[in-house]
Amino acid sequence: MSLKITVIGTGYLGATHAAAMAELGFEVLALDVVKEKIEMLERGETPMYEPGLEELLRRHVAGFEGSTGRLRFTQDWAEVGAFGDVHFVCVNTPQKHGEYACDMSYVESAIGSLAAHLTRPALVVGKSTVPVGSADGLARTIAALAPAGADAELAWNPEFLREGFAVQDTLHPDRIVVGVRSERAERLLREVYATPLGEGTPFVVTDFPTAELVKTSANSFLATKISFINAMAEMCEASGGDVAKLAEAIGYDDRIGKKFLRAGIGFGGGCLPKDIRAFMARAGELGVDQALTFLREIDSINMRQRGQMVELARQALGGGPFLGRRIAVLGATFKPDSDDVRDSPALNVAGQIHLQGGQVTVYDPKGMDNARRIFPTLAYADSAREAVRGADAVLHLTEWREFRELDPAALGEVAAARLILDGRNALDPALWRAAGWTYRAMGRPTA
Ligand SMILES: NC(=O)C1=CN([C@@H]2O[C@H](COP(=O)(O)OP(=O)(O)OC[C@H]3O[C@@H](n4cnc5c(N)ncnc54)[C@H](O)[C@@H]3O)[C@@H](O)[C@H]2O)C=CC1
Ligand SMILES: O=C(O)[C@H]1O[C@H](OP(=O)(O)OP(=O)(O)OC[C@H]2O[C@@H](n3ccc(=O)[nH]c3=O)[C@H](O)[C@@H]2O)[C@H](O)[C@@H](O)[C@@H]1O
Repeated sequence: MSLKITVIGTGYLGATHAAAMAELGFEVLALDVVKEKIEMLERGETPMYEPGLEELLRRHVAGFEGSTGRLRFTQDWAEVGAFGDVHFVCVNTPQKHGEYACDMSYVESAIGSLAAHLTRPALVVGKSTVPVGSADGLARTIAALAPAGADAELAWNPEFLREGFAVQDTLHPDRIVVGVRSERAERLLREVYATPLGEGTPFVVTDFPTAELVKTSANSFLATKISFINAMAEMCEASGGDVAKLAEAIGYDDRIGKKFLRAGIGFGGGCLPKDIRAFMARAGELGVDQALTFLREIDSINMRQRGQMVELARQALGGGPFLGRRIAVLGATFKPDSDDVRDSPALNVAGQIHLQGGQVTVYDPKGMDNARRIFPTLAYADSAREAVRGADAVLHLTEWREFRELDPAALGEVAAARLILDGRNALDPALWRAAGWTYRAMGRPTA
């Protein structure tokens, strides 16, 4: 008989994981504490924008033509406990307010609620990103609370999906990492991740702390690559070099690789920034803070990029205050193909200029609702063209395809001045310059 799966927390990670598990053929029951999310998902609507997720959902939620009906939703912990053989915990682990450390309260609450309802043999699988050492404590919570006793146990299975590619990354991961304490846990996870998902995919079996560390070290490495190239951008800026050419040239070395070397306003989102900070905080708690002091520099280079974009805009506008200047901002989300504005560098830059008196108008293909919620005082336009109308400068801050495909000549007709600042090094400078625009980007020569 096929395993029955539950997913706790239906955000970016959990909703995708639940739909993907149904796609693999499992019966899936997903729970969230937010009623509106559950109601949306039951209607086949995703609470967030993620390419391909709605289609996947509707293939498996009952009520849609040809759907398998394998994916259901609930808010009832007892139903979850009675249903699942394997429970994936996908709740949020944000940065604590006013601290670097990770806020574990959502994971602790979810695992506490779940454990109390584990009335039959079950494997609880943590997928949230947590500080090393967390799984050990959570295993003790399960042992203390689960009515099933020793038949309920914990495993840790970190997730590496990228927003914007969540469905693809979940169905075709480049590796699966599991931290386990028993052969049974390993066997169950091998069964979950058997073909087609697991075919040819490296399956790394390890202990709890290594599994937890794999996740935070992977994100730290990615953050380091981005801050490295942004430091090189500053060197290029100071010396007249071109960071895009530099990235291409060093990237031909396989040991370095071309990916994650796009200089610009830096990394944001609900993961990289908070994960490197939580990692530093944990190092401190373990008494080895010096091991990760380099991450402080990675973080500070990253945060500096946002301010440098603001200064680039100021200089390009002739220096002095932004007061009375009209600025169009293209992009609000932390990356393209997502509606996620958590710690978005684009909104941060827009907000800084707004707070310095600039008249900022923002347009984003999918992030407008979320942006309005967290930054209600900015002005918003319904299209790139409307945002650019009458602007003294255009800031390209999230590299949506829609922006790469803009016609610079047509846009030039509505702008007050043809000044484009590319905060993502993603537009074609030659194209914009040919249409009469002054093109500026971080770490690239002026002409
Ligand atoms: N978003 C991403 O691309 C990835 C996220 N992660 C990690 O996955 C975890 C979740 O991240 P997201 O999905 O982005 O967060 P999210 O905030 O989008 O989703 C978390 C969900 O958990 C729910 N929740 C909170 N407490 C709960 C509880 N006690 N019981 C049941 N549900 C509860 C929330 O209502 C929310 O819907 C985090 O640890 C994150 O670091 C890992 C890889 C990728
Ligand atoms: O732990 C997580 O949640 C996830 O965090 C990141 O995924 P994600 O946050 O979706 O986005 P990325 O594609 O990593 O981009 C992060 C930020 O870095 C920026 N970035 C990326 C690449 C680059 O070359 N330059 C650059 O500035 C992006 O614009 C974005 O703001 C990791 O890539 C995932 O593997 C991981 O699972």
